[in-house]
Amino acid sequence: MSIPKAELHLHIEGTLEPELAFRLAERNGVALPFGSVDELRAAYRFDDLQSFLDLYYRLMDVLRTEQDFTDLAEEYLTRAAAQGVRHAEIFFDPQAHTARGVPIETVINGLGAALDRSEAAHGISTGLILCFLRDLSAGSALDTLESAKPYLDRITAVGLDSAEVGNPPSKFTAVYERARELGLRAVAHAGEEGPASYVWEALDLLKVERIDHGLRCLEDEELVARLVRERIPLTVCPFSNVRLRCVDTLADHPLRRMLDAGLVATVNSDDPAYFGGYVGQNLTETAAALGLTAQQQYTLARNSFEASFLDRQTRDRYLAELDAWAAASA
Ligand SMILES: Nc1ncnc2[nH]cnc12
Ligand SMILES: [Zn+2]
Repeated sequence: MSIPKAELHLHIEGTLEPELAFRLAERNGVALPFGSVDELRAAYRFDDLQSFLDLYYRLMDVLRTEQDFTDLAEEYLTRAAAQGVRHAEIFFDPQAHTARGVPIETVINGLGAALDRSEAAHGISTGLILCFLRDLSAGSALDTLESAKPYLDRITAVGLDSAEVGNPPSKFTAVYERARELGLRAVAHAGEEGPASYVWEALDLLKVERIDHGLRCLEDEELVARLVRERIPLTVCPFSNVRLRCVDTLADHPLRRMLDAGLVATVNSDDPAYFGGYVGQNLTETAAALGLTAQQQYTLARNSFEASFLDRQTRDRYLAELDAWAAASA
């Protein structure tokens, strides 16, 4: 059995497997610019974040109805459960859907139907993180946040994703302030392709509690010292970093250096349908490539629960389960 873990950096739209994309395209009468599943899979070669985002947004067009979003989440939860995920905090990109005429209620109700059954059906507790597309305006983000108000009981936090360079966190300071007023927690992608200064901005201006990716923090000693001192978690995504060419190979990934520096790193899958595997595969293949010890793998799993937005009691229950797993496999 795989090590129990939480997944904290997972875009639900990035779990759209080619087979499901074709099924939904057919169900909804949407034409795809690919002749077959194999042809689509062959297009999963990326030069950088933008080349991935172009396909990611294009393929989302097959998601039209509540049932489509339910099916998408259900498939993810099934795969995640098989890889030891016990808790998932799931990103979604409402603007990528509302821009196509799919209302936010369709997205949230559809995902919600799967998440409501998740504990009973998959043994996975869940949270939803509403992400703003940083290449759109702050006004659009604010409108999106206001439109989500009827669903706040379903939403744990806000996040910031999409094309990073040229779209610094400072652009969204007022949006995050409003999200805090609404009682939401906060995370943001920073330091994936963008500079270390974006990580500083995410901390100081957006007041985020976790940094998504954060790779480029390593270029700034003072920033690393702060992240260590304040125990700010980083949701690291090794397969993603290699596929989007932020890192040359898994063996070159800085995850071990991050752990050695005392950073609270976690391992996650980002967009697993596009990047070659789900979180369990990210963990085992990265551990093998970097020669991570059993203790380091335990630390990564422990960090994932500690970095989550779970209430203390539930978190402690998962940590006890992790310790029982570690004792049984020692
Ligand atoms: N890795 C990533 N970075 C930024 N935006 C994203 N949206 C989906 N995956 C993303
Ligand atoms: Zn991401």
